[in-house]
Amino acid sequence: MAETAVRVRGLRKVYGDHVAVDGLDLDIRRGEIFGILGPNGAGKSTTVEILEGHRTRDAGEVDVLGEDPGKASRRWKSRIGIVWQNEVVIGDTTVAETVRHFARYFPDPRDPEEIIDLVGLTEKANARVSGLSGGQRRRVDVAIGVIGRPELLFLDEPTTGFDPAARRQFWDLIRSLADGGTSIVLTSHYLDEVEALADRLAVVVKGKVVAEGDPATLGGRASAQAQVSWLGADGPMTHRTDSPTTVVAELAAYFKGEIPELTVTRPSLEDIYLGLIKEQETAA
Ligand SMILES: Nc1ncnc2c1ncn2[C@@H]1O[C@H](COP(=O)(O)OP(=O)(O)OP(=O)(O)O)[C@@H](O)[C@H]1O
Repeated sequence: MAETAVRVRGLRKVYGDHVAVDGLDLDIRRGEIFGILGPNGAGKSTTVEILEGHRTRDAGEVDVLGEDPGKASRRWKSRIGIVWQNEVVIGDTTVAETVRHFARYFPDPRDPEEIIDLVGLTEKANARVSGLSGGQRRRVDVAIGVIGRPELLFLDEPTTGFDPAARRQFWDLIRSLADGGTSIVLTSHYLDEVEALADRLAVVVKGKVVAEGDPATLGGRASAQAQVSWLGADGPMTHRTDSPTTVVAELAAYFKGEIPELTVTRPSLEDIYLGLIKEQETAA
């Protein structure tokens, strides 16, 4: 089996005179969770829809699970799972009926009851979808996305409307799918979600990848200066340093023990991300 789930080179998509995707390259490995971040209008959905085979491209090479999504076979489509940004589930059927219905589209579906349990809807299995809360409906979408045992799953803003506990539960579900070998492409505006889930991520700005890497080291994050803060005699103090351990040791000696209100932080993924976006805007 090839190591690569998705390979994109020089992807381009133009709407009228607006270049939405402008020479984008992407490599997503099998079995990894790959995050795509970017501001509104950056071209993320357009790119993902091209990868899913739902949108044509104007130029570039695209290989998804060994096929060109623009010419993909029915068999290929059954190997892909999609959780859409806007929920697709409507109508007056129950959760169980809905999931069973979608299972019929696939050659080797998972057990609908097992999937309903996996997304935490067992108690609602016989409830009508129309009567579910927003977060519960989203879980039905996820159930539909994974019922066909996809090798590659696209998740577009999957936890919008979830309460914090449901989000954590959903993250566990995504991790368990990835552990089982499913490759996952996650588009989200929640940086904590991408940080918690993604093995690697790409930041897309104006139709191009401007940074790529793992969440812990993206944009020099791991080697960025740490910020040591504490409460000094004259009020809150902050010191930026390459050697926080030394600073903390010196402070501990000075205070002869506990350092009041001590924190040591590195830039968050959000700090790095916002810095990248600003850099691109300034460069424009
Ligand atoms: N069908 C369309 N016709 C014309 N322009 C479009 C169409 N779809 C998207 N666009 C434009 O292409 C650009 C990229 O849109 P896209 O939806 O891919 O961005 P996005 O990064 O997914 O944004 P968001 O985070 O808001 O979902 C935007 O400027 C958008 O207005």
